[in-house]
Amino acid sequence: MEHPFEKRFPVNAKDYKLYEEVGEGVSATVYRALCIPLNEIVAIKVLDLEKCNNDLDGIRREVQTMSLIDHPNLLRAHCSFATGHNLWVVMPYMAGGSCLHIMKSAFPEGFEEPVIATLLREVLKALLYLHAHGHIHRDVKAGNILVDSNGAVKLADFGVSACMFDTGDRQRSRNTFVGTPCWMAPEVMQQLHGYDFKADIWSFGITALELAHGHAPFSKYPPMKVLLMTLQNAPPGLDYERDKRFSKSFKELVAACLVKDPKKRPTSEKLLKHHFFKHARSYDYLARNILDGLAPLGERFRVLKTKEADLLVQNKALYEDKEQLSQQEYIKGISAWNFNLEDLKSQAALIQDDDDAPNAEDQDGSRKQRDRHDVVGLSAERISPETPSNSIAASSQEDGLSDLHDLESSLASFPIKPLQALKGCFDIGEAEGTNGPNWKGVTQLESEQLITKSSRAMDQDAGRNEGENSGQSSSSTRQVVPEHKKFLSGSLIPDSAFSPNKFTGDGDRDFPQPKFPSERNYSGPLLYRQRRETNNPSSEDSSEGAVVQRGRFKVTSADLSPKGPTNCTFNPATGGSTSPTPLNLRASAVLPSLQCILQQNTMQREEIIRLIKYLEQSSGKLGDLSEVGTNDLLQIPPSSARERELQSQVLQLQQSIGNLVEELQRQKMKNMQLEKQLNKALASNKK
Ligand SMILES: Nc1ncnc2c1ncn2[C@@H]1O[C@H](COP(=O)(O)OP(=O)(O)OP(=O)(O)O)[C@@H](O)[C@H]1O
Repeated sequence: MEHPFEKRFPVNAKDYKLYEEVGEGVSATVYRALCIPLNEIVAIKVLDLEKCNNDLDGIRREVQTMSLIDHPNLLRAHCSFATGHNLWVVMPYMAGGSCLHIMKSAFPEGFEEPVIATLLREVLKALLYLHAHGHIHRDVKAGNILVDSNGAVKLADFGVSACMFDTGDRQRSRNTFVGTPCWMAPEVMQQLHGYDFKADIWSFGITALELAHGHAPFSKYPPMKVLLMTLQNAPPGLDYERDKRFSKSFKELVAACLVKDPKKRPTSEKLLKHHFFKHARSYDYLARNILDGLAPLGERFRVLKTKEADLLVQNKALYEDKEQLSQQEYIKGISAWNFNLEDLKSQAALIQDDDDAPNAEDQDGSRKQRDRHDVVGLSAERISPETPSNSIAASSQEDGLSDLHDLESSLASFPIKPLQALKGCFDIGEAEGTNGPNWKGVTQLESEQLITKSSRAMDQDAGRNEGENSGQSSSSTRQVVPEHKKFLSGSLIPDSAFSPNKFTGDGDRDFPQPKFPSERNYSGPLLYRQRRETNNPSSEDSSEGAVVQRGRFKVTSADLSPKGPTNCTFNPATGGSTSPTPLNLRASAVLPSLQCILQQNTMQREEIIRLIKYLEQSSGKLGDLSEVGTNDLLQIPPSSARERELQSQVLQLQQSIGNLVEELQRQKMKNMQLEKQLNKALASNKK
């Protein structure tokens, strides 16, 4: 085991000689380098602090965690220091590079099972250590599994790791939606009850699939769609035809990790005892099987970069869109999504017109929906075994959405309008000068058309073929385009860029091809819609008496508690209202849409916070507002100066409690390390 204080790495840039680039992430570039005084090859991760000004907290956390950990399967920083506007993190050089890079270079279809077992066992040991010490890694993926030239495996990148001893609230507010959607556990996406170390077990399961296939499930889709698919579909797994080559124990391991209910997922300790790991071999085996014959890391990285640049040029020619898309980012090996709302909206525009054939995971998911009952969103009893799975999934989803429509008309007094909010999922306001959408004025027909359109956005399981799409239902959808276009986040991509060719096959790396041309870019400022809604209370508002705007949701003044309004007769048991209108609705049909609303709301909230921060920065001062925490600006404005003062005190107290908890954790780790050192010293004294 390495010892933290064996060598003293200098903390001065002039003591290092940077060689070639060996990796690139969202926030950093990684170089091979020489530590001159120690004559040792190291890796240096260079972070541009100016570019990361939003996430200094995250960087601080990463460096802190990296320097405190002490486990052979975790990449520990030798030291770190600031130089100019960069932060340099000096770490052991892992000459094999990441598993993602190895797969991209030599194993595009994934690794063999003994290799996977060996890699995963080492990752699991790292997770066991982290979890036992109160850390959630939160970014477990092949790109963060590094291999040394001798086959040693280390889990890297603590950029998003969090301390489990933080209170749930701090974790949520500070780190909303960090991580990568493909690997992200459903509970992390939902953000309903927080999450714990079991989120890593989900990511671990997804990583297992990534190592088995060469890419993560749903990796061809943009983030918004990945979110929806993860929440709505049955968990991905290894029970598809192409996975015949894998053992039953591997399939069981993956299935155990990819259970939607985190409580039902095993701990890392339990997983480590899984019989699948009987297939694991030695480091040496890894080195021989996955590293032999590979070019040096720098060279591989350069080749990959050139390929990616070519691909980017090709895609640019196709799409002419700099914002595009998750897949390009994935190809570039960059995958830490920041869930920028505008990105998501432009991607949602693409999803709407996505007619792609179902891929393996989709079909798989549909099939499993019959088998499993833990599917979030679609109830298993809806699905008849006789019907082909694709159409089942499609009709289920559409039923769900029309049920949603029923729900809205039935819940006249329900303050959160699911249908309206769902429309809002694809609404980003409009450019200056255009007539704004008026929800009051949306006719029944338009609503249905919108829903039809939205359902297409969400029917990733449907995989309806070209013929079906060109039929009746498709033409009705087409009619809708000019009507509802103004509510949509129109694609930024020019019409001419869309290939009429339908993309086919299992090529998960293909982009969904939008089918309908988009005439203009409707990406408008989010604020516009927010302002409009606030200034022009809709008819529902007046019918509900005093209504307070809370973010996008309206809450009656009768009860402003987070639990919900008391004058709303929403019945959670039936998922509907106890209003006189009978409600034909299963909660499971509405759940996906409500989850979508919830996500959108959260993301919009994030966007508003960002905008407020930006405004605060650009104006330099915001008088009274600056006293109040940014988060609070989204709540009901405090009625008095005293109230504001108290709120600000509460925030300060929360902040210092958080800092104390962090400090305590740091001290705990230090104590443990000192204890270890002491024990070692005692042991060597005895000898
Ligand atoms: N110690 C190392 N030795 C060799 N290669 C490394 C090392 N650290 C990182 N890399 C390579 O650099 C890539 C990017 O590094 P890293 O993941 O730390 O950056 P990042 O900005 O945090 O990335 P992301 O957030 O996208 O995961 C890795 O995927 C890996 O291929």
